[in-house]
Amino acid sequence: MCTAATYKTKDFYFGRNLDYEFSYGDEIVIACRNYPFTFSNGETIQSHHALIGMAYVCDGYPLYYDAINEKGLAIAGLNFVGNAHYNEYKPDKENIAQYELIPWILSTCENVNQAKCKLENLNILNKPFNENLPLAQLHWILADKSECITVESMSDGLHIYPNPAGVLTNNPPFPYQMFNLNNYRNLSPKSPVNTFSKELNLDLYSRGMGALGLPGDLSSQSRFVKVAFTKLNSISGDSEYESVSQFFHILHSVEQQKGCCELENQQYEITLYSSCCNCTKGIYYYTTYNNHQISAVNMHNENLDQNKIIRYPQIQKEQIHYQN
Ligand SMILES: C[C@H](CCC(=O)NCCS(=O)(=O)O)[C@H]1CC[C@H]2[C@@H]3[C@H](O)C[C@@H]4C[C@H](O)CC[C@]4(C)[C@H]3C[C@H](O)[C@]12C
Repeated sequence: MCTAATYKTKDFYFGRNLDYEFSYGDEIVIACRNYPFTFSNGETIQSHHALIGMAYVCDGYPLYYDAINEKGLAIAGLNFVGNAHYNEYKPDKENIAQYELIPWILSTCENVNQAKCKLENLNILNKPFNENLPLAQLHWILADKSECITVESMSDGLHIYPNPAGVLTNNPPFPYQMFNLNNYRNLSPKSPVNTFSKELNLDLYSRGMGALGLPGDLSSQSRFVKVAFTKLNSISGDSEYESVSQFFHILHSVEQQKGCCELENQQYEITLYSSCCNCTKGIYYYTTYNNHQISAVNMHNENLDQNKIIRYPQIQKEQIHYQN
């Protein structure tokens, strides 16, 4: 399971929880402006916007999971197993492999509006990166400071939905996730009044009763509701510390603890990392399952006018600040 969200204070923030049972060896990777990207449609982009994101670098190529570019556009891919459908080559379309989608959009688009134009003619190919890697079945959330969309390639075609909640998890398809929010329209951060019956003097015996009924389990539909409620009611000051801190609180409200989501062979899905990108400033903040201290890579602290990728291994060990 995975969860992604957008957030706005003075700057625009975007990030995700990556929930899975193992890591491919995820690293924070900057693709500098002159790192050449070649695509399945035959295009090579020699010079482009710089990118920063989490990726598995395979044969020197950054396979991005989520990333932002220097213009403030952000994308994350989340599992969409059983619903994602990719296609054979279509001569009248822009044929792009699933693993190329993030660089294909971020290298040239400045905002969601430009991305939507580019997506109009897209055909996502059912082409794996190599024979050792599975074809990831994903859907995507794309966002800038003023707009957010969800992209789902299914057997009935490519869908591009406005995403007014600014969140995404996994199955079911996005329209069902949004419809399901109707069932929770009575939830509130405020204390509820007694509308049950005038004849009973029901007590407000606890704080937080306005959100009674908010799901707390780890299923993707429940996480969608929980993270949407948390994000949309979150309050934060404008400073960088307050914004980043609040953003991680939002994501950590739906994190997965080892032992609570059992898979086969005694494996457990956990939140391998949580990310928070300041899309305005090009900074990638993250925490990992075993390291709660926030680490950060600022793309603008590098010379971006190079033709290479720059890699930062995740800092995985818990950093404890002993006070005595
Ligand atoms: C597993 C990740 C998604 C996490 C997620 O949504 N979990 C939910 C599980 S479930 O629905 O609830 O079962 C996805 C997100 C991005 C994916 C990676 C990226 O797409 C890049 C390449 C793509 C290759 O096809 C496969 C390896 C890979 C390196 C992918 C491995 C894996 O599928 C990743 C890491």
